[in-house]
Amino acid sequence: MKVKDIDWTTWIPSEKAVITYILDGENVLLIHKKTGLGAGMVNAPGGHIEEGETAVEAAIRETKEEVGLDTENLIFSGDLYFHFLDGLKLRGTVYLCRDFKGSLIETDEASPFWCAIKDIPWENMWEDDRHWLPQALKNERFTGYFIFDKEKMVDKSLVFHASN
Ligand SMILES: CNc1ncnc2c1ncn2[C@@H]1O[C@H](COP(=O)(O)OP(=O)(O)OP(=O)(O)O)[C@@H](O)[C@H]1O
Repeated sequence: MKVKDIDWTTWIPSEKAVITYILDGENVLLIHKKTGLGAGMVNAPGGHIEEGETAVEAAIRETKEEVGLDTENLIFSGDLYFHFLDGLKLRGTVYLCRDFKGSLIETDEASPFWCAIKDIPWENMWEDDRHWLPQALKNERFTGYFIFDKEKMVDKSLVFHASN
């Protein structure tokens, strides 16, 4: 199956998630994810949007729960649409944040670490990340559509949008 085989205008996500990349100079906060989808991989703080919550509220809550930091002034970065062949339809909203307080903690869900942007461990991350995260960290906005067969990306389509 290819991205173009899906009518994305009528595609409705079965799950909605958020993911936040916290930046401090040339470093980005990543996590070793311990539970849920992508356990064992490197990702960033994030998770499901709960009933009655906005995406930004979910992003702030998940970052606090997973790594103990308080985030403010989240910047919308892009939308990810993941169609898994087993039926999961996941929409991810990506944020950047340069405004945070508190101390990093390890939790049951995540082990956080600061990583130089130039040293991001792509081989331990979801396969789509290398196709949009470098641009996202340079403030390019994007929309990405992906087909996954379990953890294997089988097709992708990405659009980058001019930002200011
Ligand atoms: C398929 N390729 C993928 N590439 C890049 N990132 C991916 C991803 N698939 C999921 N993600 C992100 O990982 C976070 C947790 O996903 P999610 O399903 O919500 O799992 P998690 O178990 O953490 O949720 P809860 O904390 O239980 O709410 C979430 O931000 C989501 O956008």
